[in-house]
Amino acid sequence: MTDAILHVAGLTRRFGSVLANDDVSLHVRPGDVVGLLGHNGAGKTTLVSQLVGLLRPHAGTIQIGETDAVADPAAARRHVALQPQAQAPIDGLTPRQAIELASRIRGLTARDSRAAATRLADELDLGPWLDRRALPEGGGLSGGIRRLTSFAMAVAAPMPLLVLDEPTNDIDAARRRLLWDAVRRRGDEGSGVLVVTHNVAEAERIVDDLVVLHHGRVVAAGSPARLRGTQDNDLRLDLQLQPDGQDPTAQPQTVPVTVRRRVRAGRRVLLTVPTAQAATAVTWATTLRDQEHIDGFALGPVTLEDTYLALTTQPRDTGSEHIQEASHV
Ligand SMILES: Nc1ncnc2c1ncn2[C@@H]1O[C@H](COP(=O)(O)OP(=O)(O)OP(=O)(O)O)[C@@H](O)[C@H]1O
Repeated sequence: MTDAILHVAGLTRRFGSVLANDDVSLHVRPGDVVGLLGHNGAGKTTLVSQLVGLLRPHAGTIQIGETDAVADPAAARRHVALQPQAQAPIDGLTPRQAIELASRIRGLTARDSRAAATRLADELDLGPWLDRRALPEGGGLSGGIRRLTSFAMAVAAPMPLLVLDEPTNDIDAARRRLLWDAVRRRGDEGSGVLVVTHNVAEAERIVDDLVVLHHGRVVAAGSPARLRGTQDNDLRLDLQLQPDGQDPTAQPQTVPVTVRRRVRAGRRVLLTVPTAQAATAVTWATTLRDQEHIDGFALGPVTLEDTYLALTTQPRDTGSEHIQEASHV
C-alpha cells in the first residue's frame, strides 16, 4: 500500500494477559476519512498510542508516509496531528490562545496563527467562548467547548495525517454536526484522517471507510455501504421493549415476517426484514404495541448501526444477543 499516508500491518500489543491489539492491519490514504469503531476496551486508544509513539508494539509495523514510526517515532510525529481522548490541558488559556499556541508549535507565523484561530472559531461556532478563560477543575469552559478547542488545536495547521480519538464526546448535537463537517473537510483538503468514535450513525455520514475492532481484532473493514452488507431492499424494524417486558421475538415461530438478522441490545430488538413484508411487519408491530407487549416501534432503512451491533454484540454479553441467520416462520 505505497500510496497510503498510514499503513499498519500485523500490529500486536499486550498488557499482561490482555491482547489489546491482535494482528491489526489498516491503512489510510491521503484524502480519506477512516472511522475506527469498537466497544469500550476494544483496543482503539492502544492503537492510537502506538501510532504516535506513546506505546511500543510487541509485533507489527507502522509506516507514516515514508517513515517507519516504530523505529523513528519522533520523525513520524512530524507528519501527524493528534487529538487525544483526554481533554487538552488548557487551564489558564482562552480557546483563542490555545489554538494560536498549537499553530505556532506547528510552525505557523503569528499572523497565520491568529487567522487560523478566527477561521476555526467560525467553522465550529466557538465565537462566544473564544476569549473566555479555562479555569482549573473544569471551570470557565464546558467539556464540549474544551473538546472543540482540542479539535481546533489538532487541525490548526494542515498535516498529512490527522488522528482524532473520540472528538465528539461531550459536544451538543448542533456543534457535533459542525465538527463532523470539519473532519470531512480536512479529508477533502488532502489529509488522511483516522477518527476513533462510538458514534456509528454520525460517522457513517462522512467517512470513506470503517474499521471495526472487537476484542483487539479487526472484525470488519470497508466502506459503509459494503459493511452494511444487506440487500438494498431490506428494512430495519426497531422494537422498543417494555421495562421488564417479554421479548416478543424470542420465539421465532411467532414472528410473522422473514428475519434476515436479529440483534438484541438492551431494551431494543433490531430486525432486518424484506421491504416486501413491510405491511405485515407494521401490522404485527402495531398489534404488539396496542396490546402493550412493546412500548413502540420504528420501521426504516437498514443502517450501519445494525451491522455494527451484529458484529460487536455477543450472546455472552449481558442482555444482548444476535442471530445472523435468516429465520422464517
Ligand atoms: N496501560 C494499560 N495497562 C493495562 N491494560 C491496559 C492499558 N491500556 C489499555 N489496557 C487494556 O487494553 C484493552 C484495550 O484498551 P483501550 O483503551 O485501547 O480500548 P478502547 O477501545 O480505546 O476503549 P474505550 O472506548 O473505552 O476508550 C482493555 O482491556 C484495557 O483494559
